[in-house]
Amino acid sequence: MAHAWGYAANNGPDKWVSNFPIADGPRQSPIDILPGGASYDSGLKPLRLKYDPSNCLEILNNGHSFQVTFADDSDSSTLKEGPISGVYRLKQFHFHWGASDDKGSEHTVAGTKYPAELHLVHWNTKYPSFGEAASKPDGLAVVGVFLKIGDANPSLQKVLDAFNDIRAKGKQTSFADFDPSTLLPGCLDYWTYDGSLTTPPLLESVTWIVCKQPISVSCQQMAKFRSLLFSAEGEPECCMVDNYRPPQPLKGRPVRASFQ
Ligand SMILES: NS(=O)(=O)c1ccc2c(c1)[C@H]1CCC[C@H]1[C@@H](c1ccc(O)cc1Cl)N2
Ligand SMILES: [Zn+2]
Repeated sequence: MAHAWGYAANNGPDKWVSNFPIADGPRQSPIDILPGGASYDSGLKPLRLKYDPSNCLEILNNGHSFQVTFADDSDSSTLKEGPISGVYRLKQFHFHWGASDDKGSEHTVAGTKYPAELHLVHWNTKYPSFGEAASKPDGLAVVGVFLKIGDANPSLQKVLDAFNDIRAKGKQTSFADFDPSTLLPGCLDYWTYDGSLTTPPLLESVTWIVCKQPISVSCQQMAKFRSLLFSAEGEPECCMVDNYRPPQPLKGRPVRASFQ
């Protein structure tokens, strides 16, 4: 593919396999979660999330989404227990969303699409760095949280208020003292399965942990997501919307539930 990957007709999810053959691999993400097909596992522990707001560094428009990046040189912002063993450090969080409220999430639940999905990306500290971990089958753990249209979300608004400085691809600005646990739902029941990054390089290194309970987002807040651009300054403006990969074949993988 002469041009970089994206979400347009000429470089979107259906075209990724030409440069990233793993797109047709055995453990690709996202998936359509069928609650009736998930098996309750009483051995699954509650998620143990500890985040330090002082680790929050900056917010960046990377041309595919926007991400909030965290200092990951210590164990002060971590994910433990749940379906994983060991200590995983928070690296960044980002979102995927649609051009309208009827689509946007990557995972779906019995075919239901949410308007957006939050991904909190953690890497296994048994490896020396995120980059090393990203290529290992147990290297990453991503917590996914659905966004559902409802009341305005005050915690999310703090993130959206930074958007004026990162409207175009490549723009970044400092973003300090943000506690990502304020973006988590009250109930941390989850589904878990072995999967991959949902964007190129589509590495099959992710333990997915998808929360059953969504968080709220208002229509006006969704409109703010859609004010970002895929394009860089000086390029023809292209709104950042529909930056989601559709569900991929389960290929026999078990999906476990932490709840009955
Ligand atoms: N949707 S997702 O949660 O499955 C997800 C999670 C983490 C990452 C990705 C997608 C992609 C997004 C752009 C880069 C790539 C990856 C990465 C970043 C920097 C690197 O040096 C290497 C890699 Cl692999 N980070
Ligand atoms: Zn993601």
